Amino acid sequence: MSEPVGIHVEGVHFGYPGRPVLRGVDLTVRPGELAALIGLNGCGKSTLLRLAAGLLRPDEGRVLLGGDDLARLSRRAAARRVALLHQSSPAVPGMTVRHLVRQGRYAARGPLGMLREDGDGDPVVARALRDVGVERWAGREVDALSGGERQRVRLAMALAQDTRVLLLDEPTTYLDLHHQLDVLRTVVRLRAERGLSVVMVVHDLAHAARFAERVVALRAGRVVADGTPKEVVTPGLLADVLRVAGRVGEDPEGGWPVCYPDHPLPPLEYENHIH
Ligand SMILES: Nc1ncnc2c1ncn2[C@@H]1O[C@H](COP(=O)(O)OP(=O)(O)OP(=O)(O)O)[C@@H](O)[C@H]1O
Repeated sequence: MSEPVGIHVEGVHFGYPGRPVLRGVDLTVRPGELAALIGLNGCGKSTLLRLAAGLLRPDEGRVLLGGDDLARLSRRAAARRVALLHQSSPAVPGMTVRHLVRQGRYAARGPLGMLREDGDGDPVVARALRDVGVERWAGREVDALSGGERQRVRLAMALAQDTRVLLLDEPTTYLDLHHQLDVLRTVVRLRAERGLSVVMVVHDLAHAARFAERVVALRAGRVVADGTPKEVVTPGLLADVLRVAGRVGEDPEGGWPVCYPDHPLPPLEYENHIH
C-alpha cells in the first residue's frame, strides 16, 4: 500500500465549452506540505483549484482526498475535507465578520447546527479569527473593511472549515507587504502544526521560493515543473513558463532562490492557440 496522501490529482483533463484548459494534470500534496502553483494568467491555476475542491468535475481523471475519490463524496462531505479560498467573492451587504467566518462551519455543523449556534459559541470560529488576527473585527461589517482586511477575513472563513486540505488562490492579493508575510507565515505555521496539505496559487516568485516546499509550474494545461524551489526556480523557468527574461541568484543566508526579472518575452505560439 502506498502512503495515504492529503490530495492527489490524477490525470485530470478539463475544459470549459470550446476552451480546453487542463490536459492531463498530476499533482500530489502530502500532509504537512505546502505547494506553490505558478503560471501565466489564464493557464488554469484557479480552474485546477476549483477541480481539487470539487466545485468542477474533471472531464477525465480524478481527485483523491486521503485516498477517497472526490467525485463520490457529497458536496458537504467534500467541504469537510477541503477548503478553497477563492480569488474573489461577492460582497454580502450587512454581514459581520463573525457571521461570514461562521459560514465556514456549514459543512461541519449542517443547517440545524448553524441555527442552534448561539453566536460566539463555536470554538473553531474563534480559533480561525485568532489564527489570522482578525478577532477584534468580529462585530464589524465585512463591506466596511478594506480590501486587505477583507482578504484576511476570507482566509479565516476557509480556516473555519477545519479541513486537512487547504487550497488558496492568491491569498496575499490586496495585502501590504507586512500582511503578506504575516498571512504566509500563518499558513506555513498551520500546515506544520495541523499537518495540512496546502496548494497556494502565487504570482510572486519570491514568496513561492521562500515559503513553499514545492513549486509546481503549469503551462498550456500541463505541469511542466514540480520540485523544490531550488530545482524549479531557474532562468529557464522564468523564460519558458513565465515568459520573462531574468537572472536567478541565491539568498546568502537561507539558500533559497532569488529572482531578478528584467523584461517580458513575447508570447509563445501555443499561448496564442489557447487564449
Ligand atoms: N467559467 C468559465 N467559463 C469559460 N472559460 C473560463 C471560465 N473560467 C475560466 N475560464 C478560462 O479558462 C482559462 C483558465 O482560467 P483560470 O481562471 O483557471 O486561469 P488562472 O491560471 O487562474 O489565471 P489568473 O492567473 O489570471 O488568475 C482562461 O482562459 C479563462 O479565460
